[in-house]
Amino acid sequence: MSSLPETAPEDGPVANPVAPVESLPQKPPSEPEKPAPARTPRARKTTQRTPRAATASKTSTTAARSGASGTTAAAKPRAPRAPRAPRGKAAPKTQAPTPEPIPEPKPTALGIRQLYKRFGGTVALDGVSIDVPEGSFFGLVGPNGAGKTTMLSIVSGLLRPDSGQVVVHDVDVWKQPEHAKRLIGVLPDRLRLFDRLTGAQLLYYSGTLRGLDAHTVKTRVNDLVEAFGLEGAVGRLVADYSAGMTKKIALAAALIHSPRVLVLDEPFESVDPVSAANITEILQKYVAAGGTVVLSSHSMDLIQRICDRVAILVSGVVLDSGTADEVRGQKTLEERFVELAGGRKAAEGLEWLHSFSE
Ligand SMILES: Nc1ncnc2c1ncn2[C@@H]1O[C@H](COP(=O)(O)OP(=O)(O)OP(=O)(O)O)[C@@H](O)[C@H]1O
Repeated sequence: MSSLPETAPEDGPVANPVAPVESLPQKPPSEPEKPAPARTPRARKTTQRTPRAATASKTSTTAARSGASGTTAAAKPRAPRAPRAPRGKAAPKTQAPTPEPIPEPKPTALGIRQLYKRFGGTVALDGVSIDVPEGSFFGLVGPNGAGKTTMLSIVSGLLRPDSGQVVVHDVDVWKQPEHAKRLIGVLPDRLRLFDRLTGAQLLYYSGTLRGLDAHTVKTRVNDLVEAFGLEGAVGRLVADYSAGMTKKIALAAALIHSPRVLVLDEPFESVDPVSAANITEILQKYVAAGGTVVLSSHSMDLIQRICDRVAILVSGVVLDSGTADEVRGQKTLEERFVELAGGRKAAEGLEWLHSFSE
């Protein structure tokens, strides 16, 4: 049994290595100014002329120092000098702070542009646009009926939109469906599995359907069965699996061709906590290796814990999206969700429920 890796602590503010500059003591204006001590005049520079502005400033500085030639400089008494620091060990040189390297923007793994979908009189998606960068762990949340399954079904090529575009790593899902489907692994919400197959047969079928050779499929089936803890179940018909086991075999089938993007509709629904932790770890490693996960869930805690980007979908419209921290601000994701989803309703009008029938 493996457990979730601990979340890395957030970076604290970077300490400024530059020491504060102390202000120099100012001479009171009433104090008479002392003439500057005589200094040996510097040798006149005979090198080529610098442009005018630079020459002017250099000349006045040189003249002021030497007290020679320049009339203005010669007429004016020297400005008082700041007292020198006592000689001795030189103060350690402070280094200018190294600017933080600006990370290159990651390419878009999944681009959803202006998706519209209606079912009869019901508008399920009303112009949804989302960009998911490569290597993201992206969480889609929304109340029941918000359009999450509709959106994920369109993204994975299972449902045709009325209008709009879905691009997976520059491949249009609806113009190049075969190519797009090689790039995507899908866990649909309403599982449509060939449940008259055993778990092992289902995985083998999924792998060969995706073009893997028999040897690769067999190796991967063994790995997935072990990773999902399905050793005792792979010989049985999928139709006889529990809800959680069905979820796990379907997720394993979605992974078998090592897709670049995983689209998972409620992957943790019905899954026990230990299996959920195992699945989370598998997905986190997949993302760390450069894969992209897009999942929907009603568990705000889980989304807040594992997703680095989030979108809140309400009534077919994206009300907020961005990094998880941007979306939730100072609140928890659940508080932000409740705020955007219209708040909670007081449990009124069900008094009859407390009367209990005989
Ligand atoms: N095949 C369909 N025929 C008719 N209406 C549909 C169909 N599929 C979805 N809808 C409607 O579209 C809207 C969005 O449904 P969808 O299943 O996408 O919501 P959801 O956010 O996934 O909800 P949940 O969280 O309850 O799973 C709902 O009003 C739903 O009734």
